[in-house]
Amino acid sequence: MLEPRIAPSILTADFARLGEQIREAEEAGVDWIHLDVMDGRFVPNLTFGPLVVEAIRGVTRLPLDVHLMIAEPERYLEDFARAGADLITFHAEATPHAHRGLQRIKELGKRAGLAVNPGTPLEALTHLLPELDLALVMSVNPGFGGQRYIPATTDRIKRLANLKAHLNPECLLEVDGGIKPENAAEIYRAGADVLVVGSALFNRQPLAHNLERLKGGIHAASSR
Ligand SMILES: O=C(CO)[C@H](O)[C@H](O)COP(=O)(O)O
Repeated sequence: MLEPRIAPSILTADFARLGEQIREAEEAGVDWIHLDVMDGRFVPNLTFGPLVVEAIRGVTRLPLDVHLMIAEPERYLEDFARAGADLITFHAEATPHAHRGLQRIKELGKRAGLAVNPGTPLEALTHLLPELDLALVMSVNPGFGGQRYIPATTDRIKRLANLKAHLNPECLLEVDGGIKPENAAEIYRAGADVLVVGSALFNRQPLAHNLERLKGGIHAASSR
């Protein structure tokens, strides 16, 4: 049976022992590490920049999935590429030059992603599907971990999965926000290829136990 890739978001990790937490995730068998970069302008929160991405690059071989929640993302693409990102995703709402940004990421030798917020029509990215390695559908309003999944997202995932099957089947559909063992199967069956999971993986329980629960939730439902 096909399985979604699991990309833990470090937003709710213990930053005082970040390297240890990332190694724990790698040993538990996650697929990617998802890095939430926030600038206090595009979203009402601040996290970290290329220096921290570079430090994380030094502790894991897993693909680094860098999610830029920043204004004017095109100014920083080179910095994140140099820091060791494998995939770089920015928001369609954050720039009038999305196509140029995607081309630049590819020139830098990285996989290119475009994200949309819950309130943004999918059309903000569907015309660019042929250019994308990854399409990210936010299932919470970006800025904070630990929020509730917005139910209308499931229909958006289905519509986007259908479109990408025709326009660019290689493009991965990633969903980010509020994913738990209880709703992971619904989101996967709607068409998600990559699940970004923060607080359901990085919490007080051991990550391996949380990952097992998440996968249990997916397997309990019938395959897609
Ligand atoms: O991008 C994000 C918020 O902007 C986080 O990646 C996302 O919210 C994951 O955390 P959780 O699983 O706790 O919702």
